Amino acid sequence: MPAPFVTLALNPAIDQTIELDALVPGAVNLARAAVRHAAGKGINVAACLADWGVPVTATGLLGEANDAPFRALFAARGITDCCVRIPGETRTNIKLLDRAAGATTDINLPGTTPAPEALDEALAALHAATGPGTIAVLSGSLPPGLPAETYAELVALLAEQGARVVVDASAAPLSAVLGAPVLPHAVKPNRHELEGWAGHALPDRAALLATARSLAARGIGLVVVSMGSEGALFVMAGRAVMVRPPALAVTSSVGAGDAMVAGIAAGLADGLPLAALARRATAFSAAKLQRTGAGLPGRAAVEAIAAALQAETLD
Ligand SMILES: Nc1ncnc2c1ncn2[C@@H]1O[C@H](COP(=O)(O)OP(=O)(O)OP(=O)(O)O)[C@@H](O)[C@H]1O
Ligand SMILES: O=P(O)(O)OC[C@@]1(O)O[C@H](CO)[C@@H](O)[C@@H]1O
Repeated sequence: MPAPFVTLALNPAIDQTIELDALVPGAVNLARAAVRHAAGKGINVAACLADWGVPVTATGLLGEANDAPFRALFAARGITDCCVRIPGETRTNIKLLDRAAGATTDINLPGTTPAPEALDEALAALHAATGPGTIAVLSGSLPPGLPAETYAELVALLAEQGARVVVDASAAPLSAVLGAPVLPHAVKPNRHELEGWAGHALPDRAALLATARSLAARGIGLVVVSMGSEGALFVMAGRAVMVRPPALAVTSSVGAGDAMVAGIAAGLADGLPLAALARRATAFSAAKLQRTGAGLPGRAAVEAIAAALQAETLD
């Protein structure tokens, strides 16, 4: 039975967030606190969609030795768990939260190369959960050993099944997706990922917008360029808007982009016009900023944030 929303996490992570008064490289840093969360981009997107109140199926790969936090997350949020277990542990990524600087330093491990049979099983689960009308989200890095074309090939297969595919990738997998004959329905690079693809700096909004428009002109239905605290540009059907985030206290910016991807998926499913979709996606990310770990406060709180946002038309 196809799912309305399906996420793929081929390289998920347990995020260990370590809170410091101030990070001093090369010194002994005393931590204030540490928390661990089931995470990784695909898992974070699934958690946000579940908190929004839509049925979501999580697919991908999880190390069987430390899958307890993932099982707990899936059970707590009502996420359908179709992830394949592989021998060993899911990687742990370290997030150093520097309170003085208000910044996070990420130390991401490479992850585990899956056996070909496990990867086949995970992709079979993805295809089984997909059908006409499914929104399929492919996000995050690929584990070592997987070809850069993995997402590009999946986009074509999932589109053939009638899904609308949303991709949040970087570096070679993003370039492969953007250069493939079958393009995704939506992409959400951040400005650095877009610069990496373009091969040169995109120093201002005009340059980012021109590049986003060039991607949309190739046939990508929705191109979103996220710019951290500056907000995001949204380009769809020849039109463009920008939404700046609201002034809210930031607890952790880790996963803000994943929340935005979840908001994009939810907006596409509801057929929202550009400005409303952009406000919803930004509200998802703003709501996420107020908590550590994946997820949202709930639909009413997110809708209240969205209602207060402005979408600036850039046409
Ligand atoms: N410090 C911040 N203050 C306000 N809003 C923010 C901040 N960081 C992110 N956001 C919001 O979240 C959106 C996505 O953030 P960002 O561009 O950092 O995505 P990302 O690089 O994909 O993030 P990640 O990989 O950590 O999930 C932004 O467009 C903005 O609306
Ligand atoms: O290795 P990737 O997939 O690029 O990034 C992994 C990661 O940094 O992304 C999420 C935030 O977006 C975190 O939960 C996770 O640790």
